Amino acid sequence: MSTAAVIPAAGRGVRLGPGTPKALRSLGGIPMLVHAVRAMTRSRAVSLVVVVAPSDGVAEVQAMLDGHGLPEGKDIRIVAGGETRQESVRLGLAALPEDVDIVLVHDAARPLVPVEIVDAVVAAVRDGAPAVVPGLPLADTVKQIDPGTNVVTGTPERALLRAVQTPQGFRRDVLATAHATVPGDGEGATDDAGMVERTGVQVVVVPGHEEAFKVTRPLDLVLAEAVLARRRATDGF
Ligand SMILES: Nc1ccn([C@@H]2O[C@H](COP(=O)(O)OP(=O)(O)OP(=O)(O)O)[C@@H](O)[C@H]2O)c(=O)n1
Ligand SMILES: C[C@](O)(CO)[C@H](O)COP(=O)(O)O
Repeated sequence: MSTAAVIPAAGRGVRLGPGTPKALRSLGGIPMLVHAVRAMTRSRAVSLVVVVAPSDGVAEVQAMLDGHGLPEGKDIRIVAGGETRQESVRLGLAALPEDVDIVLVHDAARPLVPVEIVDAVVAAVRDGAPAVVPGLPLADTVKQIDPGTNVVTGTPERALLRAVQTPQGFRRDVLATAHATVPGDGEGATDDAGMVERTGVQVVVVPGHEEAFKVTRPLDLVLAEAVLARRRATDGF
């Protein structure tokens, strides 16, 4: 079985504030995308990484990855991304060679995911699950609202909720079918598993990790710098 990781990295990072596209911003002196690629290549299961770069930034991303000494023996390819995350993932999937049968989709914006999570997702797909997401229980209570009035319309039972992360892992045919058949750029799905759910395929959750958080807003960068500094002090990377 051959496993590839697709890393959508073509977003602007609007919520992080003005500046360089988010994936190219520095974390501990190294671009966030380089951390994300390394996180995937640390897994022995992953033989190919497809990076989906901003459409006007393919050459820049190529130069950046070339300049950061990525591991030998891993195939790393770059393709141009699209206007939405789902379009970027679709473009990444289109670049996969035929022999790939398990696909991970991992946000460049989750640079610090530990390799144990990557391996656990791959293992669950290899063991027969068609679609797997890492997830964590929530600390906050979540309210459903009427967006027009902000009136609360419900309180889902927190114990039944999970905040899901990436990498999300799929049998390749399952993910390809979802991207080929779910209309309207995913019908509002905010993750790949959400698209797969719309095709009627079962998605299972495995334990996620607090350090796999998504760098979305400025405070997330502060936390990411702190986690990285602690790792460098204790683990040497
Ligand atoms: N057209 C897009 C939009 C998003 N992404 C990627 O999808 C991942 C998750 O998206 P998010 O964290 O929302 O990143 P941005 O879209 O860059 O952030 P924002 O919504 O704040 O602009 C990121 O790695 C981002 O680069 C992508 O490849 N192509
Ligand atoms: C895929 C994801 O990271 C799962 O939590 C999330 O849905 C991405 O959302 P974003 O708005 O594109 O950051």
